[in-house]
Amino acid sequence: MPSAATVKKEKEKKAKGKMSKSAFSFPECSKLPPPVLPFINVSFAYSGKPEEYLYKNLEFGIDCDTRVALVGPNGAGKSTLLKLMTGDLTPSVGSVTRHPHLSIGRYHQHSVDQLNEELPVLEFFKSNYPNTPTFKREEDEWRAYVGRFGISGRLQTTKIGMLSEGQKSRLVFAMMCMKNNNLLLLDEPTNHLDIEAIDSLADAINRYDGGMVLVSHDFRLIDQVAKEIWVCEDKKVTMWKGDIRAYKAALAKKMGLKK
Ligand SMILES: Nc1ncnc2c1ncn2[C@@H]1O[C@H](COP(=O)(O)OP(=O)(O)OP(=O)(O)O)[C@@H](O)[C@H]1O
Repeated sequence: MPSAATVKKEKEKKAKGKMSKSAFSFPECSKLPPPVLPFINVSFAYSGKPEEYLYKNLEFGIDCDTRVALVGPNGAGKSTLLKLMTGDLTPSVGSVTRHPHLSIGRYHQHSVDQLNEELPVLEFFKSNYPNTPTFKREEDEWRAYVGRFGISGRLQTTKIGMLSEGQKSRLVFAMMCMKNNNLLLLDEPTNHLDIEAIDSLADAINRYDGGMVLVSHDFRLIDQVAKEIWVCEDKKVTMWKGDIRAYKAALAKKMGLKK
């Protein structure tokens, strides 16, 4: 039984609409055998012109064991690489193929546009997922479900348009977790999240059994979830040999901040 102090703490958290660690999970997914998302001799320019290639001759594969953080200078093409993975962009040369059973869960800065700002939170989920087979999705179940993402109490009956950007981000994660995705592509997922929500996200990623590609400037999150660091720079994607802290130190050295 939880102690009185724990119950009090949980109540306080609930009132603030915070997520606690291990609050939510990405649902189980089937592990697809490789190749899941191979890049074969991929070159890409938005204009299609070889002299403007953002990437040249990329060869790598993403699969259900991938836990990668993409780093690199601003404008190097990290978001572009994610769009090539999803098929939003097609290579100028070469191919990116997706396993026929691949289901991708995406988070990016425009993900909140899927939310209907006019609807209160619970109404939005009930209308968006009317026939979810896993459970009946009665009112109480929806309340408990969105509560796990730190949207509790009165927030649940508040119109989505009235919520903060951080609260909307949490709803996007609640939507992502409605699907059994085998790969997560996360583009700056922490921009509007507080530290507790970031830790909760890190914990959920670490318990998830699919693949993940993360673009983030949040080195703390990268440190928690990435097994590999890939550097996007000079039209290439190369694997960094150390951890994210070593990368950060190398960057600082390059910028003359550290000897
Ligand atoms: N739709 C587009 N049409 C033309 N050029 C684009 C388009 N989208 C992005 N770019 C350009 O492509 C380059 C790579 O952009 P991208 O957003 O992929 O970089 P990034 O590494 O994710 O940057 P950041 O770290 O600043 O978010 C940039 O020079 C950007 O201006």
